[in-house]
Amino acid sequence: MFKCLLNSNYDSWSYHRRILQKTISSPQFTKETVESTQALFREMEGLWKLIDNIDGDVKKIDFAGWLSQFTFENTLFSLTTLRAHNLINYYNAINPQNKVVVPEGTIPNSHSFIESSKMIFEGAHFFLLTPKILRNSPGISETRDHLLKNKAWTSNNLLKLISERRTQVENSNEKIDSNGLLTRFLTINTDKDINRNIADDKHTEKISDDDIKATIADLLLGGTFTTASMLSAIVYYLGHNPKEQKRMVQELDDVLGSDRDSNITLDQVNKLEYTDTVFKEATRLFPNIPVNIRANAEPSEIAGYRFLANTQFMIDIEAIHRSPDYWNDPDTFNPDRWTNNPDPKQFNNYYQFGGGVRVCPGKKMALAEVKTIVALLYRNYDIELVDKVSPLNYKYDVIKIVQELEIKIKPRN
Ligand code: HEM
Repeated sequence: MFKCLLNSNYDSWSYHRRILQKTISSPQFTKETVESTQALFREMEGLWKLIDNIDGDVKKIDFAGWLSQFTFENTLFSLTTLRAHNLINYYNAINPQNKVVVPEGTIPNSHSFIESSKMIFEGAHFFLLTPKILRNSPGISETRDHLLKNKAWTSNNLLKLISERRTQVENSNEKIDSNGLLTRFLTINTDKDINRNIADDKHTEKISDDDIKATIADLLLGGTFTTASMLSAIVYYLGHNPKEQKRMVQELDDVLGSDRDSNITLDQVNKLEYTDTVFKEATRLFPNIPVNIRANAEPSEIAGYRFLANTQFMIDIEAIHRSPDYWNDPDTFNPDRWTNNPDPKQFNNYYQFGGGVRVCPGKKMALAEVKTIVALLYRNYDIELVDKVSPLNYKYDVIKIVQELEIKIKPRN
């Protein structure tokens, strides 16, 4: 979309990918994600407490709406150490009578960032599926221009943010010591390099603002709505499967202990085995990137058909996840299928995070974030779906973004 990681230039991709491997895929980053997620979750709970819509402690919230603000804020903070305070902006938008003051230091236009990011997926869908000749035709060219203008807006705002941080870094006389990815990128191959062998020997230049922007944009887009929609899918399937929900809550109590205010550690998160199978099962049924694309470097023969080199293949992940060839009773939500005598075929046929060299670099971060949120949510609240009949409400533009999921939350006794 911004052509840095999500591109087909091997040299540029592998260079940036290597850097990500040593940063966002590292154990340190995963540990920090558990910590930042908890801090932000407590901020979100503080805002939930202010909502007064049902009865005392019982609140009705649009989980999908809150969580896309949350994952945007959390990803932005992990990448840049900047705060968008999107949760407060969101609260203020839905509670105009009882607004909360937005703290100073918030990045400008932060509330528009998330809407604009969502529209970038619409743009990707549009440019992927609309032939050029149609894009230029009257009636459709307005949509094209609107989408391009939106992308330019995000691009310019990110560039501004990067150039401001670059000036700070270059003018600073103090030792720079930040794990934020943006600062790391800015110091690569400079005399202030804080990265210790993170770049390779081939690339000796500083990374340009444009390249940093492309990577940050890919990560921000890759990390926000995917993670939020995964969380909505988990809450939706648990809401429809109370027995499994009860079993998961029991595991949370066993692993996390009885103190509902205690901090959760990465170690504890890693011990949540049943919870992990719940995630796998919810995302098997609702893979929010339902189609992946690959091309063959050489001519190939597949299933008796011959294909020229550079043919694009669309992999229908959703069909694979629900195929009776690989899964028993594929449409049933059954977390136990992952642990009770699992059919070995199923492990090669689960693609929530893709696979091979291009497997999602944010997988560990996403799982740490999702597990921490689910643990805090179900440890501390009774959760109920408001509408137990309708299917999950999503929009599909390259990825499936859950639009709304109303739930009732009540602090647990
Ligand atoms: C539940 C959350 C997530 C899901 C379901 C998801 C899923 C995926 C999938 C299916 C791919 C394609 C992999 C392939 O082609 O084999 C991908 C790639 C990618 N993801 Fe994620 N992802 C998630 C979270 C994240 C997060 C948190 C980040 C970063 C902060 C991220 C950044 C990326 C990037 C940059 C790529 C492109 C990698 C490349 O082409 O080398 N994702 N993701």
